[in-house]
Amino acid sequence: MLKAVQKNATKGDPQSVISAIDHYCRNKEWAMNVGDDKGLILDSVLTEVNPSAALELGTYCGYSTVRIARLLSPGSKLITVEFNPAFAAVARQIIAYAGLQDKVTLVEGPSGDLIPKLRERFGVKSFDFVFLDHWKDRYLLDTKLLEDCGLLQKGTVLLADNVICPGTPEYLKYVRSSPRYESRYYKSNLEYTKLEDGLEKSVFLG
Ligand SMILES: O=C(NC/C=C/[C@H]1O[C@@H](n2ccc(=O)cc2)[C@H](O)[C@@H]1O)c1cc([N+](=O)[O-])cc(O)c1O
Ligand SMILES: [Mg+2]
Repeated sequence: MLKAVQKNATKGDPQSVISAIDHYCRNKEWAMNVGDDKGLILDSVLTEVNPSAALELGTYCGYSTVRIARLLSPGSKLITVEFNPAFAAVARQIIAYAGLQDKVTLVEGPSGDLIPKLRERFGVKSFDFVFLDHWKDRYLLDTKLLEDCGLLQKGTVLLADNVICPGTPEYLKYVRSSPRYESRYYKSNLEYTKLEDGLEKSVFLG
């Protein structure tokens, strides 16, 4: 994937990095990026929220990191959490190739350990936007952790990938039944396939 970016994308041009990855994953080797179909929904929710402090759980190779960071207003920041050092190393290079390294802080480690440290380490008061795309059995745990750490504020938008495929049933049940969230489903398809998948957008009501 990284080679495809270096070969086919233009340095400093995030859109060309996104297109190079999508082309590679559609034609050469599938990979678990949010992809271009769900990516358009991510773009529109992001543009609507226009966050100054954004969090991504699950960097993987940095595809959605680039999609998010390219739409941030000047001075806004994205913190992205990655557990696997090999993925983090690739993501750093892809983020840098897109020229977005100044907007992105990639933190390596398990989300459960890092979330409670984000305030003291990065001076984050709270997040306006959270993109959940890491281990599906961590979505609910980490959402509750973000609540408990006071990192969500009234109006914070959580956007969760893969709520249908592979699926995050407990998370969905929670955000759809809790009085603290206003939740809605954006139907789409699993990246680079015709299978159904979708994004769940949940607004924290405080
Ligand atoms: O399993 C999926 N995603 C798991 C992602 C996990 C990523 O999150 C990181 N992480 C970061 C911090 C942690 O604490 C834990 C993991 C892991 O190191 C990995 O980089 C998935 C699967 C399919 N699929 O079709 O099968 C489609 C998708 O869109 C998916 O997202
Ligand atoms: Mg995903």
